[in-house]
Amino acid sequence: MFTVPIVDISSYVAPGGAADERALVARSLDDACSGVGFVQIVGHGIDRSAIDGLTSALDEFYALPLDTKKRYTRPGENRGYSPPKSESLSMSLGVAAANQMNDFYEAFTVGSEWTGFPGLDLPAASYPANTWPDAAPGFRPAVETWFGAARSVSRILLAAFTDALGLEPGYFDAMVDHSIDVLKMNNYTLPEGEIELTGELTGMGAHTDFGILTVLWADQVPGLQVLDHEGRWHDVQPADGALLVNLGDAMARWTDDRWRSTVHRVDPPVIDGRIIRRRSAAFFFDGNHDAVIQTLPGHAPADRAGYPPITVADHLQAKLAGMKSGIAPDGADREARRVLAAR
Ligand SMILES: O=C(O)CCC(=O)C(=O)O
Ligand SMILES: [Fe+2]
Repeated sequence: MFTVPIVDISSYVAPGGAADERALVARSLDDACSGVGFVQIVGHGIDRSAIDGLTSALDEFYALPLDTKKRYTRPGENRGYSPPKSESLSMSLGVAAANQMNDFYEAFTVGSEWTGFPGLDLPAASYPANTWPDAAPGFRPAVETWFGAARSVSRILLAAFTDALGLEPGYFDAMVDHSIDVLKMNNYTLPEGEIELTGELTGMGAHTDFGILTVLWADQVPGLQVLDHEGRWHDVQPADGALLVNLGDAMARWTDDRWRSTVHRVDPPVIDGRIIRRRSAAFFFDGNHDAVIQTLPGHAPADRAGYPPITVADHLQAKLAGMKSGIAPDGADREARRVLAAR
C-alpha cells in the first residue's frame, strides 16, 4: 500500500523539546525520506488563520482578469505572474511533454530578495526583488505571513533532517544563512477564454523540486501524483491540517539518493471537460546561492562516481531554464528515463 506517512514534528517546534521524542521523529523522517520521499507533517505550529489568509489571497489575485494579472509578469526571472501555458515543468527534467504543450497552471512567485541581506552584496539574478500585485491589496500581507511561517517550518525540518542523517547539529547552517527561498503559488483552472479543456493538457508536468526541501500547502482537491520506486503513479492528498513536505535535488545529491528527490506531477480532475479548480503553494528552501552541494561524508558510493559538486545557483539556473525556456538541463537522464518508463 502506498501511503505518505504522517509525522508530528511538535517536539522539534517546541524549543527544548524532549530528546527521546525528537529521536523518534528523526527516525520516522528517515523512514519517510528513504521510502516515498514525501511526508505529511502535523504539529507544525502554523495557525489556521495563516492558511485561511493564504487561500483568500490566492482567490483575490486569481479572480482578476487575465490582462490585469499579466501586468505582473517578469519574463526571464523567477518572480511575479506566470500565465497559463507559459512554463513546462517536465522540461526541467529534460522530458518534453507528449503533446509539446506547456502546463496549464498559472502561478505567482515571490522569494528572498538581495536587499534583505544588507552587506552581503548578493547577486540580484538569484535574489530578485519581488513584484506585488497592487490590484489585489490583500495579497501581499497574507502571502508575507505565509512565507514567514513556511520559512520557519523549513528551518525546523532541516534541524530534524540533520539529526535524521546522523550529522552534528548545525551541519548545514553555513549553507543556508542567506538561502534562496521561493514561494510558488499555483492555480489550476480552465484558462480564461477556454470553454473546455482540450486534448492532453497537463496541470503541471512531472518534475523533481530543485532545492533542499519543499513545504507544500495544497487543497484537498485531488490531482497531485507521486512516482514510486517501481515507476507507478499514486494520488496524494494531504490529511486535514497537514502540510506536505518533499525532498529536493540537493538532498538527493547530499545523500547519493538514499533520500530521494521524488518525481511528482499534477493533474486535477476533469469532469465534462471542466477542471475542478485546485490551488497549492510550494515553499522551496533552496540554500545559499554559493553553497556547493556535494555528497555528504559517509554517503559516497563505493563502486561508481557520485553526483559531481554543483553550486545551488548553477543547479537552479539549469532547472529554471528547462522550466521557463525549454532548454533541457544536463544530467537529469536517470529521472527522465523513469518518467518516460512510467507512461
Ligand atoms: O500543486 C501541487 O500540489 C504541487 C506543486 C508543485 O509540485 C510545485 O510547485 O513544484
Ligand atoms: Fe514540485
